[in-house]
Amino acid sequence: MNARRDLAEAVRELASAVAVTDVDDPDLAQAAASARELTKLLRERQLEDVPRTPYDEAVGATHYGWHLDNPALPGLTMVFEDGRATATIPDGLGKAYAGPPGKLHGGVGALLLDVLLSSLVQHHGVRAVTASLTVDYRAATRLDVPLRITGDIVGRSGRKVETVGALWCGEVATVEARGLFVQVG
Ligand SMILES: CCCCCCCCCCCC(=O)SCCNC(=O)CCNC(=O)[C@H](O)C(C)(C)COP(=O)(O)OP(=O)(O)OC[C@H]1O[C@@H](n2cnc3c(N)ncnc32)[C@H](O)[C@@H]1OP(=O)(O)O
Repeated sequence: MNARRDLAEAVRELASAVAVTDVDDPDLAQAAASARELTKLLRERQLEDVPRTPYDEAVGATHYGWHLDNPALPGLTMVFEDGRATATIPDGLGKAYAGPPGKLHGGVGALLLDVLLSSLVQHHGVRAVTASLTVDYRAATRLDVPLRITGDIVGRSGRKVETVGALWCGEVATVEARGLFVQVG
């Protein structure tokens, strides 16, 4: 794992610990001061944008991992095979991503599906943005259990690409989505 990716994972671990910590105020204050020190260090040199996979490299790529470098996104690795996309989150998502107690926030499920489906469209060589994402929550998604996300392209017409996807908890599709992407540029 490279240094940037390792740092992103460490920050996710930190966020997950912060979300449910119950240490005393002096320890919270010390942690906040330490976090601000780190922020100061990292701001010494900043990029114009997140370092994403260049568009030309993403087209036809079998793996797609730049999201792992951004700690604001859940860490998921995408694999493209036979035109479809699959992503896994082997340890699942923890309490920092909770909506209802003990269950995944619905917006996070929608985020995961939008990330996967937009990347799938890019993998197929179409520069596109999400025009519409329709999400159906079929069952609550548990925390801290392995998750899988799948996506397929089901139609193309002019600039429009239609996709479907699902978030899987075991054999149960807990969230289903239809995404319409419109080609730009
Ligand atoms: C170089 C960069 C690379 C970028 C590549 C990398 C991108 C990564 C993207 C990650 C995913 C995101 O987060 S994307 C960010 C979130 N999305 C956005 O910010 C998009 C904001 N919306 C827009 O910019 C615009 O509304 C567009 C581009 C979606 C459409 O505008 P437009 O270009 O003027 O096209 P328009 O004529 O309106 O629509 C074209 C066709 O799509 C249909 N259509 C449009 N919107 C909808 C809709 N919501 N629901 C149903 N159908 C729709 C129209 O009816 C029409 O069908 P017909 O008459 O032809 O049949």
